[in-house]
Amino acid sequence: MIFDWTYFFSLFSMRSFWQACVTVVELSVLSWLISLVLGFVLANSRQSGPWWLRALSKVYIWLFRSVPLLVLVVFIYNLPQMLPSTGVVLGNAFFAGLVATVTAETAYMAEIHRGGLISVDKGQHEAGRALGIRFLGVQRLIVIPQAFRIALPSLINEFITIVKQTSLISVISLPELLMTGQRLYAENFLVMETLAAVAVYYVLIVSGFTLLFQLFERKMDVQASRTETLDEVALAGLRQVAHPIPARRQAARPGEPVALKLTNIHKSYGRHQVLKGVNLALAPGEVVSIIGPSGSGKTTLIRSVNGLESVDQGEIVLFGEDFISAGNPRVSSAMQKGIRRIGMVFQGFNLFPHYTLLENVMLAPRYHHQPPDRARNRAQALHLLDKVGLLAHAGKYPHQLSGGQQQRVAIARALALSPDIMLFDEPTSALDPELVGEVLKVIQNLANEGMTMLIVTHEMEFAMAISHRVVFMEQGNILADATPQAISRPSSGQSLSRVRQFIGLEGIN
Ligand SMILES: Nc1ncnc2c1ncn2[C@@H]1O[C@H](COP(=O)(O)OP(=O)(O)OP(=O)(O)O)[C@@H](O)[C@H]1O
Repeated sequence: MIFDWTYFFSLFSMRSFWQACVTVVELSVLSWLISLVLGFVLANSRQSGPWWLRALSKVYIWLFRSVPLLVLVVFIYNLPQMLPSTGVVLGNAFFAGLVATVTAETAYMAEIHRGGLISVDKGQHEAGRALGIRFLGVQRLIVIPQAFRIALPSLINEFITIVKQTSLISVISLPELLMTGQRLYAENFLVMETLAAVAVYYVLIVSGFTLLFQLFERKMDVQASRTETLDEVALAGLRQVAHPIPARRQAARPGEPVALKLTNIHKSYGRHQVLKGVNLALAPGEVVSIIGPSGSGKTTLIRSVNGLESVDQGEIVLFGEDFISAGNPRVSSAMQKGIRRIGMVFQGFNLFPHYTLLENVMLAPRYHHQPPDRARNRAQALHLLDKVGLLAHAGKYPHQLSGGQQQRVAIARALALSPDIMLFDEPTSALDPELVGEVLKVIQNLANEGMTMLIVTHEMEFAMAISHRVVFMEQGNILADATPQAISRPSSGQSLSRVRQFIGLEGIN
């Protein structure tokens, strides 16, 4: 059999084939975009909806991933026989094909999106919540952009699958590429040449879109960012724009000397009682460090102070105002207001990897409209970055920094809402020893400025040097709460003797 090259090449100047190409592209792009959005809604319903919505979403995904597309296409095209009113739309082969493809693809896309959503680290959600950003804000500004970036290669792959699947719509006589070819070779019997041309058209469409998507992916890839450190001239320019945040409001109410008061805090994980009635109070401007053996409940305690952990019993009062109370709604308005007065720094930094350092610092003020204008927000963020010694890196992304630098940005980010209290949860534990000092220096500067701070730390020397009081926790209880001077005194009592042993100031008998 001879391959008729002349006929083969003539097929690339045939109008009906180019029209079929347009049909394939239209159908694919529309199907992809619609199922991208619907799939996302479905993934969210499956992840965080009420139980009945989660169950429905699961059934949808299970059902439409099981039914072959060809069956679905024929079924939907014939639906007007049962439901005549649907004939207005489904009587048209293009729309019937679109509905069938979207119905099936939504199920696949939902699972791809779900994969992206669950890949976003829990710390990202927590960092958003600690900045007082509500659920939808966290999703919109923090989770979805990252989940989309993670899911993008699979979503693009799905587009290619859709392009090829459009050939199945030929079964309901849509004049797409395969149908156009079939009609031709039914007349001239040049099957191989015609199908080869059909294949080339598909390859052209897929290649064109692959190129487009590659450019898009490159644009989205912050990991490829090569932003340079700014030189002195650029820094001087930025310093002229930078502006300090106005002095903090009067923290304590008149006659209310306590900045933070924890009363009888209990917390259990299942049957494991982690906090067993903790009482603790901080005066404005006071620096209190929490130390103690691993598993004693330090992190749980500090996380419950800004609502990242719920408490089973007890209450927390902030500057004389009700803040957290066991049994209250998980995010009450009093709690939401209080969270904005507290800055939190995490052990694992939890910077937002898809934003530059400047954007990381600007995010919470932008969300809360505090300050209301962008220029002022930027000026204040620049000032904060300068304060932690990172102005020269303002345009970089977190992955371009060392751990110590990332933690300093996290401190600047926590300061952006001008908090009255700062919480530090083991801020140096994830750092190499040579990077610890630079972070401790920033915390020391904050202490010198009179910031009220509660610090969970394993840096004993630092805790003793910086703190007004050191709290020692063991097995969910506060065993000692004393000044560093009292702890250092060798003649201190039995509980302080235990602290001295823990710190290494006293030998263990
Ligand atoms: N989400 C959780 N689910 C179940 N148990 C938990 C959870 N978080 C903490 N725990 C348990 O609570 C106890 C106290 O943990 P926590 O992290 O508060 O201790 P820690 O004193 O901060 O310890 P470390 O110094 O090692 O960080 C531990 O036994 C831990 O296993």
